[in-house]
Amino acid sequence: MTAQILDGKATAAEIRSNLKVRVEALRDRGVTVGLGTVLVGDDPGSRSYVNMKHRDCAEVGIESIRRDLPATASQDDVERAVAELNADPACTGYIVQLPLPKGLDEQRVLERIDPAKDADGLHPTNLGRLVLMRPGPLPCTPKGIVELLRRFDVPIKGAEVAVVGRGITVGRSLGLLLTRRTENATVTLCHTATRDLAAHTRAADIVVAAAGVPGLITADMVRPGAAVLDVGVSRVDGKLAGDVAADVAEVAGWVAPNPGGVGPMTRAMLLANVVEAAERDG
Ligand SMILES: Nc1nc2c(c(=O)[nH]1)N[C@@H](CN(C=O)c1ccc(C(=O)N[C@@H](CCC(=O)O)C(=O)O)cc1)CN2
Repeated sequence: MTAQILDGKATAAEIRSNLKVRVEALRDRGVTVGLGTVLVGDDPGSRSYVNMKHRDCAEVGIESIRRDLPATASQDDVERAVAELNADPACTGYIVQLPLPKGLDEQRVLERIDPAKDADGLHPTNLGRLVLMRPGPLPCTPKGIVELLRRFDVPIKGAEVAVVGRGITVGRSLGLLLTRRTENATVTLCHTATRDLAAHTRAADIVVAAAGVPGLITADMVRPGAAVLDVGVSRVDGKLAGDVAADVAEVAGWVAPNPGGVGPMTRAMLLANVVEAAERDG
């Protein structure tokens, strides 16, 4: 068996072309959509993700607002940039690129974001809405994963899902999203203290690997026909490496590769969150 590829790159391109039409319609109504980013430091990965987010904005007709701060920026400097974007009427929504450099209190920064401008859905108010199954902006990677599964007709309702990794941007939020009544999956959230990871992944219809451990999920850990989504990002000898070993594609029914799977969907969902905010408030 060779897995069907969950092509996030092509799917994200389709989503962007649809968003472009919605941005034009907003402009016709006199509403300009603007996405802000706060980038702190010189991590090449973070810089490249932020650059890609602004390139996507240009393609879709969303205005870009950048606040790039040096690695020496203090907590006050970062919170000041956040306060400026909260107050900027040209900014419909914005994100603080994570992780922040060591020494900065990430949670305190996220709490300073105006929840109405929180394009990442990571403010405690918006995470609370997710917990309560109330409407609100959703974290971009989990939202992108669900969208990708839906568009490729991977059954979600009633599915057993093993999510590997409990970080807030992916694993924990995805567990909350997939267990809403609109998705109705059963989720096992696996983490570094999980006793028998393979037992959980083998029992799953969908495996989402977001641990950041290169090659963690091997073919023998996957039930034949399951969907496997690689969200892990590590660097091995300067090259990007995912959490899923190459031979998984011989066993799985669907594979979201890395790169080319969930990453582009994360970016597309960020644009979608900003456009939805403009449509709601504009
Ligand atoms: N504020 C946030 N910070 C981070 C998030 C997030 O959702 N919000 N997620 C990740 C990084 N991330 C978004 O910022 C992200 C990851 C991957 C991609 C992407 O398009 N990847 C491409 C490959 C790119 C490459 O070649 O380097 C792919 O997978 O094909 C975009 C965004 C952590 N931080």
